[in-house]
Amino acid sequence: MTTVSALRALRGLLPALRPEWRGMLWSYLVGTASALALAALTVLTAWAVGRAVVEGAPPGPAWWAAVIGLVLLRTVLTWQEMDVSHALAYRVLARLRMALFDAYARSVPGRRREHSGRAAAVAMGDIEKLEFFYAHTLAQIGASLTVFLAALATAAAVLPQAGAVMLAGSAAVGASAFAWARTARRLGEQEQRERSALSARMVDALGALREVLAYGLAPRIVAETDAATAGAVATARRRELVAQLVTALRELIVTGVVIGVIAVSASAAGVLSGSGAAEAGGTGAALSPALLPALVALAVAGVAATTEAATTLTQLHPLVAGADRVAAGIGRPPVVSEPTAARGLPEGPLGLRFREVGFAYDGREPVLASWSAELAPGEHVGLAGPSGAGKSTAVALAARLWDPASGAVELVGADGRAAALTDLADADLRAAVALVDQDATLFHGTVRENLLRGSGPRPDAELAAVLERVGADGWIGLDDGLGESGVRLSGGQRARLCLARALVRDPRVLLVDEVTASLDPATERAISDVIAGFDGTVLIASHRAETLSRCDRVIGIGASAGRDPEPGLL
Ligand SMILES: Nc1ncnc2c1ncn2[C@@H]1O[C@H](COP(=O)(O)OP(=O)(O)OP(=O)(O)O)[C@@H](O)[C@H]1O
Repeated sequence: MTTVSALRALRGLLPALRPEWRGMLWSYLVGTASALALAALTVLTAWAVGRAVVEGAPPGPAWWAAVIGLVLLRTVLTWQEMDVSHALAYRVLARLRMALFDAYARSVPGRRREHSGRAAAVAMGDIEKLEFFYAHTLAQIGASLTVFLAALATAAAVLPQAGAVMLAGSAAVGASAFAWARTARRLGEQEQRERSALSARMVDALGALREVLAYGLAPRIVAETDAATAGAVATARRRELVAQLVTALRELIVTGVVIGVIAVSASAAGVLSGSGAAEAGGTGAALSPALLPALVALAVAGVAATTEAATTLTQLHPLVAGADRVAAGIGRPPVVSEPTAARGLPEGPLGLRFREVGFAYDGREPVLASWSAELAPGEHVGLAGPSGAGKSTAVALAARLWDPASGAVELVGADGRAAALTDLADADLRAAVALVDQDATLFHGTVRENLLRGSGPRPDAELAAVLERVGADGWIGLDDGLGESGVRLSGGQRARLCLARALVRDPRVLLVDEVTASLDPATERAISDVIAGFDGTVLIASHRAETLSRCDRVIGIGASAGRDPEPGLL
């Protein structure tokens, strides 16, 4: 059953939202109280009308007090409901985003840089729709079902036949949630696919804007986008049509329930047989005619609540694909996991040791087989080897982006005490070891925001000193914006800022991967100077002779492992 699978897919995300259960419960309670207040108002009004018409008795002060009280209560509850559900919506959105981001970052695609802006755009779109479900509809379905049960119990107590009609009508309304479910789901998935393709097309076009302009591709891209938009709109209209059909079917059922309740209550009150209330009272009729409008109002309130719940359930179908995608994203297994009982790190300078390390990217030939190397605390060591030898892999292992399949990577204190990276708390490891990657990315935002990423608050004077240390103070200031991924900067400028970002953290071990690879000799020299001046342990992977010549020692990896690097290699 597709509704069941829809609920299963959406239930799969609940663990990520567990911290929000109080908010969800509160939202359900406020929503239920508000819906019950409205149902009570409707029934009380209908009861007063029935009594006035049939018995000629106007409502008394208690009725007025109850009605005014309910109106005030309903006003406050409606406002509260909006407030609670909006606050919940923001938190749910943030939690799902965080869970997905975290899972991406910790899983294999994140380590391989395989996740694209496209996948992220689809996932974020999915999450926004799902947030609506958890924050605005889950509690509402619960509230509707509670109102239905309360109305059913009251109606059945007053007149069991009316309760039976309500129950049958609600069952039919509930069943309507399954009508055309498969079609709705298929159309929902198709619409999502078309919209994703559309946004991917836009992202691609904007990403390759220089090529688009240089090759005069703009008119073609606009025409293709137009056609794709028209396709997505047509699918959305078909999906909407199915939803409208189901709604019409439900309204038909509600009308049937109203007619049924009127029929059974009129018959019970003796109205159909022509005996009035006054006579009815004395002839043993099951129901006073004065109660008839109240009973019909009760039935309508109950069935309307089920209708609302069923409508919401119908709206779930197009969400299933998104829920499945997000659940699959959040459920990705992490590449490295934190130890249950973390070890502390030795104080002071730290060395780095690769102890018989073996590593292979999944299902591939081993990159490292029983490879050992050791950097003494404070030593600056170059890592050389031919392209593909595993230099970046070794650096990534030292940053614990991956774990070795065999052997260990350890941080070693000056007293010789060693701690394997796998035994350390992530925060301790990140505080001690900083990585400047081959194609390190700067974030959108100011220089200050970039420098402070990953470190606690630092005074501006300290940040300015680091900028000066990397030779960036002459051309950029802390308040300057970097643009998306630092696109406004040259390779050398970006390398300096990435290095500055690592230095601000005051690490004890600095890992540098090919950061000078594409720089001119003068900039390479300047960057190498900064690294040479770093007071701590350095492991720097590079092909460049100038960069390696500044190290205390150069070790080989791959074909050159165990030997001094050949001059030609450098
Ligand atoms: N994420 C990955 N998934 C699968 N294979 C990978 C991945 N990263 C690297 N490899 C493979 O592992 C081997 C070692 O790559 P690595 O990048 O560590 O070499 P390298 O010595 O740094 O090379 P270069 O000097 O060209 O940067 C190569 O064969 C490469 O194709």
